Amino acid sequence: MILSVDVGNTNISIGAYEAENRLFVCHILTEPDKTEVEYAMLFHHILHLHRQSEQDLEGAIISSVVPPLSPVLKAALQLCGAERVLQVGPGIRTGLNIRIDNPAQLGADFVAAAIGAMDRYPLPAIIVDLGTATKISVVDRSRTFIGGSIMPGVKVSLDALSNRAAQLPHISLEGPVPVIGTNTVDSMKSGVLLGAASMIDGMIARYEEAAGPAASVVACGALADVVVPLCRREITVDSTLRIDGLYAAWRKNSV
Ligand SMILES: Nc1ncnc2c1ncn2[C@@H]1O[C@H](COP(=O)(O)OP(=O)(O)OP(=O)(O)O)[C@@H](O)[C@H]1O
Ligand SMILES: CC(C)(CO)[C@@H](O)C(=O)NCCC(=O)O
Ligand SMILES: [K+]
Repeated sequence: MILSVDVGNTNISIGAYEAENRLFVCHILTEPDKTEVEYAMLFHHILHLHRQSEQDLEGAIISSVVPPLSPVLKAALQLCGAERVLQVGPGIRTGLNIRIDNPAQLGADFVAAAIGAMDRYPLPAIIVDLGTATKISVVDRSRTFIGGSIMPGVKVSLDALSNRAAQLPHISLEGPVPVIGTNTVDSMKSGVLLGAASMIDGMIARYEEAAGPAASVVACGALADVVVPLCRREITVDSTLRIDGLYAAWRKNSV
C-alpha cells in the first residue's frame, strides 16, 4: 500500500492505494505544532479505522505547501513503516514540464493537481483549485504547466470580511444562494459565492483568450462542491485530483 499525503494550509488530505485501486481517502487538520509521533499516531489510527494493516505500508509520497511540516510528516510515515517516502520537488519525475520563471517556486499543490489533470483529462486543461487559496492554472497540450493565478480562498475572504465589519456575522456557506440578497446573510452569500463563481467563469474565459480553448476544465479543493454548481461554465469536480496525481507521480518514480 502507498499513501499520498497532500499537505495544504488548512487540511492534510490522505489517499491510500494498492495497484490500480484507491482504498480510502481522508482529511485531517494541518497543525504545524504537532510532532512526528503525533502524526504517526494519527496515521496509525487512520489505517486501523480503514481496516488496513501498517504491515502493508510500503511507501508514501508527500506534497506540501507548509515547509516546516514536510520533514515531520516524512518521519511520521517512516515510523509507521513506509520505507520509501518521496516528496514532490526537484529530483522527482512527474511527467509535467514546468515552464514558469522559477519552477522551484511553484507550490506542490499546483504540481499535484496538474499531474492529476494530465493523467485523467484531455489537454489543454484548466484547473481550478478551491482550497485555502483559490488557484487557477493551465496545462497545455504538450504537458507543460504554463502558469496560473492565486487569489484569496472563498472561506478566507468571507472570514476576513466578517472579522473586519462590525455588523457582519460569521456565516456558513450552506443553503440556497439568491442573486439579489434581501437580508445580511443572503447578501453575503450572494456576494461571496456568486462572486467567486462569476470570477471563475470570467477567469476561465480570459485563460482561453490567452492560451486557447481548453479541452477540459477540472475543479478540486474542499470548496469546489459549493462553488462549482454556481458556475455557468461546465466544470468537472474531481475532489481526489491532487492525491490521485500524487499517486500517479509515485508510480512514475517507482519503475
Ligand atoms: N467540509 C470541509 N472540510 C474541510 N475544509 C472545508 C470544508 N468546507 C469548507 N472548507 C474550507 O475549504 C478550505 C480548505 O480546502 P482544502 O482542504 O482543499 O485546502 P488546503 O489543501 O488545506 O489548502 P491549500 O492547498 O490552498 O493550501 C478551507 O478554507 C476550509 O475552511
Ligand atoms: C498559493 C498556495 C499557498 C496555495 O496553496 C501554495 O500553492 C503556495 O504556497 N505556493 C507557492 C507560490 C507559488 O505557487 O507560486
Ligand atoms: K489538502
